[in-house]
Amino acid sequence: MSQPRPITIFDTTLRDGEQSPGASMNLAEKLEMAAALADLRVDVIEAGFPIASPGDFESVRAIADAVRGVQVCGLARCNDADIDRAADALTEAEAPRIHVFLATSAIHREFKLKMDKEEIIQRAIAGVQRARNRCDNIEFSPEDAARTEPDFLCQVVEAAIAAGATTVNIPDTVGYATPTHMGRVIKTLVDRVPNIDRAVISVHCHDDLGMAVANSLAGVENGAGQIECTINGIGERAGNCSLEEVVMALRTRNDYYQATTRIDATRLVPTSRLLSSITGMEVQRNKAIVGRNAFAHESGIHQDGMLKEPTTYEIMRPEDVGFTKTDLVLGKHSGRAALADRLKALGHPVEGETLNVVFAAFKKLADKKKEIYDADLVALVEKRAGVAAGVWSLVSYEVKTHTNDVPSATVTLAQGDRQVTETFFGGDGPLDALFNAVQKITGAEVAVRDYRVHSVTRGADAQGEATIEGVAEGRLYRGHGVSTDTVEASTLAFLDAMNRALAGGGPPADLRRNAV
Ligand SMILES: CC(=O)SCCNC(=O)CCNC(=O)[C@H](O)C(C)(C)COP(=O)(O)OP(=O)(O)OC[C@H]1O[C@@H](n2cnc3c(N)ncnc32)[C@H](O)[C@@H]1OP(=O)(O)O
Ligand SMILES: CC(C)C(=O)C(=O)O
Repeated sequence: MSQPRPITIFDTTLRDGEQSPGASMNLAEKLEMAAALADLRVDVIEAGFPIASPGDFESVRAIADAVRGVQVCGLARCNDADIDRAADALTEAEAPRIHVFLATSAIHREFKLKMDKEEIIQRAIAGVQRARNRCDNIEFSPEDAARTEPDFLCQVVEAAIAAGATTVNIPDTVGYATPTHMGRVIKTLVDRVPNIDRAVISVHCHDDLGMAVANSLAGVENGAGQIECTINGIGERAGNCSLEEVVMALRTRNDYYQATTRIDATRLVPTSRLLSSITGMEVQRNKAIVGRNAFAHESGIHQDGMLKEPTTYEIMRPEDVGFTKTDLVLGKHSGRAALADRLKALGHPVEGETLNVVFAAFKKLADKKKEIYDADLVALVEKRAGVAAGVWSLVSYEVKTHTNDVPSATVTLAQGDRQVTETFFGGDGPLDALFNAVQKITGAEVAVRDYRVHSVTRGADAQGEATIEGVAEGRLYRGHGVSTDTVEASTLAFLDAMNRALAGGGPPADLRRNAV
C-alpha cells in the first residue's frame, strides 16, 4: 500500500473565522487561540488581515513574535500598501507566509473590481512579485474561483505560479460549489496548468449550502494538498470548512483518501471549547466531532450494542478527539442494559426483579424529565431501598399564594404503602408553607440554614437544582433535588434533608464541611 499523502492544514479561525459576526477577538484572546492552534499542530495559522486595522496588525505581529513551530500568515489584497503591511507584521515570524488575493470571477471583475481579464492577470502577477520580494512563502488566491470561467482560472493560476506563488488556493468564496463541481475545478487545474507541480494546490470552501467539508474532501481527492478551515467551522456567513470534521474525515476514511495530517486530534474538543468560551458562540449539540451529542447515545438498542461492542455504533473513539468517554445518556428511549450498567458504575448494582422495578420507575421519570442525572438514578434506587427503611417520598403538592393573603400548601407524602396529606396555612412564602406542610407530616423539624437554586441545564426546559442545608437537633443535614420546576426541586431538596435528619447521625451543625 502506498504511503498516505500529507495534507497541509491551514487554519484561518483568526482571519476568516473572525469575519463571523460576533466572533471578534482581542489581542490576548487571539494569542491564546494561536497557542492552542500550535498545540493542535496545524501547519499554518492565518493570523489576520494586517491592513484592516491597527489592532489586526498588532495581533498578527504578536502571534508572529510568539508562536513557534508553525507558519504564520497575513492576508493582503493585491495592492502595495496591503502587501507591505502584511510583510511588516510578519518580520519576526519563524516561518512567515503572505497570502495575496484577487477576485477572478466575471461578477467580481465587472461589479466589484471593475477590471478586465488582462488587468486581473497583471495585478495578480504584480502582487505576487511584490510579496515574493519580502518573503519566500507566498500564497495566491483567485477569489471566487469556483465561479470563474475554467480557462481564465487556469491562466491566472499559471501566471501566479510563474510570478512566484508557492501555494495556489482555490476558494469557493460564496459556498456555491458541490463536491462534483469542486473536484472538477481542481482536476482541471491539475490537468491543464503546465507549471502546477511547482505549487501546492489548496482549497478554501464556504458552507452556504452545507457542503464545505465535502467540497474540501473532493478537492483532496482530485489533487489538493492543503485545506483551509476553521475551528467549529466559524467564518463569513454560514462559515468555513470545519477543521475538526475534515481532519477526522481524512483520518477515519484513510482507507479511501489515503491522506494524513499532523493534527493532534485529542486537542480538537479542548480547542473547540476554548474558541466557544472566547467568542461566546457555542456549537450546536449535534455538531459532528465536537458537539455534546457527538458521542452520546440515548436509545436502548444503541446503548445495548455499545455496551457489547462500541464499534457497533461508533466510527471514532471519543477519546481520540479529546472527549473523556462515550456518553450513554439515560432518557426515555433507554433500556435495561444501559440503566443497569450506569447503576453499577454508581455503586448500586441491581438485577432481576429489582432492576425491573427500578426500570419501571425510571421510565416514568424519563417521561417527565428530558435528562436523567446520576443523582436521579441513585435517588430511584435509594427510594426503593428506603421504602422499607421508612423514607418519605413526594407524591404531590399544591401551593397557593396571593398578593394580600397568606400562602398555603398541601403536600402528600408516601412512606411505603402509606400516604399522608397535610395542609399548612401561613409562612414566609410558598416554599416556607411547603416545608411546613412536610414537617407536619413527618413530625420532625428541620430549620433551613442555607438554600440555593441553580440551573443545571440551559433553555426553556432548564433543570433547576436546589440544595438545602438544614439543622435538626444541633446536627447538619444537606439535601438536594432536581426538577424542571424549581418549586418541586426545592421541596425535594427539603424532603431529602428531612429524610437524612430522620435517620440521624449528622455532624455537629458548626462543622459545615462535614455535612452528610
Ligand atoms: C473573501 C474574503 O474573505 S476577503 C477578506 C474580507 N475581509 C475583510 O474585508 C475584513 C477587513 N476589511 C477591512 O477592514 C476593510 O474592508 C479594508 C480596510 C480592507 C478596506 O477598507 P476601505 O479602504 O474602506 O475599502 P472598502 O472595504 O469599502 O472596499 C474595498 C475596496 O478594496 C477593493 N478590493 C477588494 N478586493 C481587492 C483585492 N483583492 N485587491 C485589490 N483591491 C481589492 C475593492 O474593489 C474596493 O475598492 P474601491 O474602494 O476602489 O471600490
Ligand atoms: C481571501 C479568500 C481566500 C477568502 O477568504 C475567500 O475567498 O473566501
